[in-house]
Amino acid sequence: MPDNATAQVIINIPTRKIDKPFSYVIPAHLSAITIGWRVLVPFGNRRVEGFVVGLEIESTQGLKPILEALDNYPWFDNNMLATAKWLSEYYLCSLAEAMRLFIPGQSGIKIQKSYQTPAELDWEHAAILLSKKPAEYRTILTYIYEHGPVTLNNLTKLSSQINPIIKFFLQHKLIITANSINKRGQAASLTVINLAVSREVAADTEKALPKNNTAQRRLLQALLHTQELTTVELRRLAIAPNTVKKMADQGLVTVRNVPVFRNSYAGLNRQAANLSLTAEQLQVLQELIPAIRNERYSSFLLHGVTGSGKTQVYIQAVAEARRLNKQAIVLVPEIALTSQIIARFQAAFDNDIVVIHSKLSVGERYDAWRRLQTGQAGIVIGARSALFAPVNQLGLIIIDEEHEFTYKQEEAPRYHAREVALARAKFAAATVILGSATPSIETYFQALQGRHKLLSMKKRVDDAPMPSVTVVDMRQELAQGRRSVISLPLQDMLTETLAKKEQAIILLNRRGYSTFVLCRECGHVLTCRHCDISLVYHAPSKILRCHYCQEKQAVPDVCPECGSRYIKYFGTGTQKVEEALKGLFPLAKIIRMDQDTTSRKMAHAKILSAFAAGSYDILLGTQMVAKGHDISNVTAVGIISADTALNLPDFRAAEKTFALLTQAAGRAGRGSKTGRVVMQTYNPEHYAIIAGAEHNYSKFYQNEIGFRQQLCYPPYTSLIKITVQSDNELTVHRQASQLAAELTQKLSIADTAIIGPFPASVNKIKDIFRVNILIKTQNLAAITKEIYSMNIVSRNNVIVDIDPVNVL
Ligand SMILES: Nc1ncnc2c1ncn2[C@@H]1O[C@H](COP(=O)(O)OP(=O)(O)OP(=O)(O)O)[C@@H](O)[C@H]1O
Ligand SMILES: [Zn+2]
Ligand SMILES: [Zn+2]
Repeated sequence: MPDNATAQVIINIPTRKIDKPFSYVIPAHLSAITIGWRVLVPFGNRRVEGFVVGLEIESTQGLKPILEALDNYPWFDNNMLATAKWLSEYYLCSLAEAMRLFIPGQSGIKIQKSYQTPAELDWEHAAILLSKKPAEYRTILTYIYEHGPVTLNNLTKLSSQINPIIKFFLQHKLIITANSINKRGQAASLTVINLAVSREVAADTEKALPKNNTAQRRLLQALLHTQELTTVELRRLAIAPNTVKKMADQGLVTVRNVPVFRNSYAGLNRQAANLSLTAEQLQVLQELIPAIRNERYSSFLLHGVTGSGKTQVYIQAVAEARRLNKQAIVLVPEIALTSQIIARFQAAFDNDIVVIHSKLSVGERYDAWRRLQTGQAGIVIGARSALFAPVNQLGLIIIDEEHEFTYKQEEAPRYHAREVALARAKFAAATVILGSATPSIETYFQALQGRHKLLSMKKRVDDAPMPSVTVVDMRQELAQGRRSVISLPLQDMLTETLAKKEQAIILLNRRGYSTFVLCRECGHVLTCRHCDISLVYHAPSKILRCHYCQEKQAVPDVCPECGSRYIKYFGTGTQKVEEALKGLFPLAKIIRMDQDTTSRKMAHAKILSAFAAGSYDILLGTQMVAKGHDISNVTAVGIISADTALNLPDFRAAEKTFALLTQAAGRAGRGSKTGRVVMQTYNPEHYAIIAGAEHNYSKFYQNEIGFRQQLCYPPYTSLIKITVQSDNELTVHRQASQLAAELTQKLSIADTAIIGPFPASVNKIKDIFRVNILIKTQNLAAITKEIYSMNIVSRNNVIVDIDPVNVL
């Protein structure tokens, strides 16, 4: 057999086991196929989607042909392919898992169960069987014969009692099941009908029609009145598709499918965009613009205090990329909380933007990505998944609030958007801007080392002062006999704010609540005798436990430090705070934003815009009230429990606390009026609280980086978290110990430590027990290579998480 063109195809099945490409013959009619195409191939006895990653001329002996191309252009360009490959190697996932991130809905096809009549159907026999059944049976069988294969979904529309009918047909072999393959995320299209003949011919034909042919007459008359008809109008005129088909066959009309693009964000409000830039904004742009023009890889950390006008810098940078005909990806932490930034971009760029969010249907997502791919749009804005948009002219990636942990995907593949963005930008020779008022310790460290160029904006727009912060020691509040969750200084501030008709935001920092036990009298937190880390409260067993050494302890009745009875303090919910606020301020209009009130679509945006419009006086909520909003009448921010997260057994506890306090405080006084903040805490002397109250990032950084160095935590080392899972508690511990021993033996690489196994902080989820092993290393590349060769990743009960953000 002669050599022929073949394609190397990665099969889109999210397994960790098949990780090599398979060769398929490229049939003559699909000779256009090149690297990057999505195709349909036979695999075992199935037909599946695949991605072409290589081409060769080789012997085609024993090879099967590609069945179909799923598009008529390559989906992946070179930098997308290189990024997928990098991602699979860095995060130890299969290439298929990495590549499917770039496909709307993870796969371009959907296999549906459907029904058809068998080729050898005996109609006479069928007629006898059906004679005893209602007429409906015959109609439906005929329908399946004419339209098959049809899905159950389609048939449900024909009868309300479809299930027994299908069962009967199957039983008597009148129909068989078949799998039909649907291409997903096709551009939505509209059928448009035009005359194919001159108006005179059409008019003559209409007159010559037999009297009873009213449907054809209606169609011709309608077309003589207007240029074209769509499916919607046909339905209104009660003209069946069959009628149209007959007339098309006679050459009287043409039928075309025209794609329509769906845009579910079209209704959002616009805001004016033309501002003259501040001195600091100009300075920063003088660095960014040459880099963007340069069309070489470069990365920046834009460290700008809250309210310094970072969004405007992003907009100008994107505008520059667009002037150069380059495309831009803009990542935001959570789309629901960022309608303001989207509105600002839309005001500046209008239809040049597509917005990606999790509520988009696969079809809408496909349209959005097609608009980018075809160059109809130049900017994509969205949460981390927007990073995988098919922009072929990538010039700029912006990550707003780069410190946010939502940029880490907590399911396979467990990538961090910041790292992937840097990799993709390198492959595409593009510029990256990481922006934040509270950069992550890792990023700031890298910037100081020169891996990113550090740009700072130290002042708010219009020189507005940073808000003044009062730290309230809640132990003293209790000593003075006040047991309310609202301290006196907070109450006073709210009274004054409401009197001036200004607005307040109250943040209840719930992270870490109910996990540790705190004495309300002296602030003492119960810690492990051996490990100096807070004991974790396990609600079901009502027991305290150390996550590092397994020590168990009952909750004491009195504080071991001061003897107080106020020891069992597991935190407060937003509802309780709301009641307290209502008691103090019965006339104030309060709106609560938390998990309970925001489960509906766009509920966040609705609550925020109602608050921004002044319909409420106080916005109360969890973390989500602290982020990104820019509301000029907000002059007061209260933080109910500034320090709860400090007690989590997580080396990033201080970083998370500092970022939250700074971001929350940053919501106050962004307009012309000065802002004030009250922070309630049991730890007023902690450096995260002190630096947070002073808006002093570098003070916090200096403290924190020293601690990281001392304990060998990132950025001085890299972490790998290996989780072993089992539904059996004994098995999981045994397997984890075995794995830890195996790792200790194999990973004899310098500067690497293996910690654990220890039970995960939520050690049982849905009846699956989880035990963690943590690897600390200064040699990540070598260690991942070793782990890969040990075949740990392909074990079903093991999860490997590179650079985990959650180490608990
Ligand atoms: N050059 C300018 N002139 C006037 N107003 C500006 C200018 N630049 C930005 N602003 C306004 O200043 C406010 C704060 O800007 P922006 O929201 O971009 O801040 P930010 O740096 O992103 O803050 P945060 O980190 O808190 O989200 C906004 O209302 C914005 O419209
Ligand atoms: Zn311990
Ligand atoms: Zn105490």
